[in-house]
Amino acid sequence: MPPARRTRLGIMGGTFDPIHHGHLVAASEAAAEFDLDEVVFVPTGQPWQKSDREVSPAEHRYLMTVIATAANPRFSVSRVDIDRPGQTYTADTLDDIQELRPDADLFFITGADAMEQIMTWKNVEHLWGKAHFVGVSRPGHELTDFGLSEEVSLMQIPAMAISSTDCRERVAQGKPVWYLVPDGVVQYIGKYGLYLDHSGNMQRPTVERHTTVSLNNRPEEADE
Ligand SMILES: Nc1ncnc2c1ncn2[C@@H]1O[C@H](COP(=O)(O)OP(=O)(O)OP(=O)(O)O)[C@@H](O)[C@H]1O
Ligand SMILES: O=C(O)c1ccc[n+]([C@@H]2O[C@H](COP(=O)([O-])O)[C@@H](O)[C@H]2O)c1
Repeated sequence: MPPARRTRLGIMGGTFDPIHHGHLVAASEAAAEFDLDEVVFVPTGQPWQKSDREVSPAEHRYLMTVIATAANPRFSVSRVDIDRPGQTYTADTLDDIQELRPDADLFFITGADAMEQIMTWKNVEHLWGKAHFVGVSRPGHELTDFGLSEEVSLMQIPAMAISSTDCRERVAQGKPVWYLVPDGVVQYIGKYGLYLDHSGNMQRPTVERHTTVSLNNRPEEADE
């Protein structure tokens, strides 16, 4: 019998405050280009390079990510970064996911702005052996692989001029975010009154730690 093909697992890391269609298109395009079986979205716990600003509570960001990805059988959401204490480093993300999924080859998907910063990430020299990095285009940012063509692939995707910062500012100003973020995320933002005061403070019912969706809920029946 020929050896079983290893799973090709995409990882879309992000703060997702809130998740928007730029994130979803990036994951979808990378999945198609690299023949990925699944893409796991991994909301950050404490994004240390965003420590100069207020970030919404992890449970809100996690639940919005679950809502946004729920309809796609190949997308799932992992809690590894939000459940790990301390600042979030991709080296730890990749170690945790590889431990959960030893059957998988990992592809870490990142937009051009994050790619521009990657040399400042913790233990960057050890990242290359843990996953293949896929840098996707993003309006307003130059796409570079720093000459690491073995470890990093670059790809053009449809230009989505959307950012979480802009979505938060639009909500704070009373402008719509319909069609910038998935419908369920618009409704979630409204339900909990997110972004109204720019602080991410919850102004409506609080949300408790939610554990029903995890990396272990694999989309094994996807596209049968
Ligand atoms: N419109 C987009 N096109 C391509 N990649 C994107 C886009 N928006 C975000 N990304 C990528 O998705 C990942 C997570 O991004 P993040 O959650 O920080 O969103 P953001 O829109 O950049 O947020 P913020 O405006 O709050 O900094 C990063 O790798 C980022 O480069
Ligand atoms: O490992 C690091 O030092 C590091 C520094 C900045 C960002 N990252 C990761 O890059 C992804 C996008 O981050 P962000 O801050 O743009 O939402 C997310 O998975 C982060 O954990 C990782």
